Amino acid sequence: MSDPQLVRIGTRGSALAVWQAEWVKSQLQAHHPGIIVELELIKTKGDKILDVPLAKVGGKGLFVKELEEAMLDGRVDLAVHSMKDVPAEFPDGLMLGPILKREDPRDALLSIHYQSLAELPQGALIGSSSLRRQSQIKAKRPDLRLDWLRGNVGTRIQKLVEGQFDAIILAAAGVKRLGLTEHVVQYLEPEEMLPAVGQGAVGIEHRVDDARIATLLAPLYHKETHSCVTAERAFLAKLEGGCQVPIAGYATLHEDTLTLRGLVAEVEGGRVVQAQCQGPRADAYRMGQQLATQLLEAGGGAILQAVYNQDTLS
Ligand SMILES: NCc1[nH]cc(CCC(=O)O)c1CC(=O)O
Repeated sequence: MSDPQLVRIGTRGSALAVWQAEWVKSQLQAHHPGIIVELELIKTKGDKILDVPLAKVGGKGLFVKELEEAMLDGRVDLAVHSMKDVPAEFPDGLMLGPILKREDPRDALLSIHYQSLAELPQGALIGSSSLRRQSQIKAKRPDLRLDWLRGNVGTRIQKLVEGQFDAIILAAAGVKRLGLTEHVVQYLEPEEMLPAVGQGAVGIEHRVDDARIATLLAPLYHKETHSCVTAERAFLAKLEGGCQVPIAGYATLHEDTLTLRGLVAEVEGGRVVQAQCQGPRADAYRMGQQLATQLLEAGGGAILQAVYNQDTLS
């Protein structure tokens, strides 16, 4: 029926999504000379709704649903995602395959006139697309003003260049992959701005019953990234948060010891609850769940409840 040499990748059409899909394509071809890999561009709801803050659009997986339908229909064989945008659960028939080597997980500050967060004057206007970034900034610098910044990476940088913001915050990974680091003035260390769960990592989703694809993908798997992102995602799943709630989670690995840091932030009040744990890498999943329980009990639960209540009102 289908050509055993052909692999069809479903991807969103944004420059970053296409870069990531091309990256997967080139790795597949390097590991399996002779196969043919095609990219199929698919528009998602998240790509269509560009004028509303994402937190208000709601719904987990805004960027993945149409890609998942294409896989289930057999139009494409796999989808390449930013792990940050991938919900905890997969629909029946689909699964998470390999997670590839992580790019820089940090957030980056971009500005034309200022060199760092500390240098920004009182009242400066910061553009950001996530509650996670906004709340961490507010906790540190309550004097700064924040506004929503949507669109793909290039559009967001354009808004900075046009003078709509004094500074913007973007994931370092996207900016680096696209070679758009010109206006980056500071990479925010995790101590200062804890990254989103999965930030900087690319993962591949495919059909559960597709052994051919699973075999082709196997060499792309990056063990260290996989362990770290597993812990982060277990943490997020237990908190039942999508990427649009003020939750951050970031794991690192030294030898076989995994360190997981997590944070839940208040959107307005500037309160931040954070915790960390350390353990053997084999316990990644359990550590994520434990850290979530710990944070919920330490006040994170009340913060999240307030965020969800507000969501249903607006
Ligand atoms: N939610 C959008 C999104 N999804 C992944 C990235 C960047 C790349 C990554 O984090 O892996 C971005 C843009 C951004 O946050 O600046």
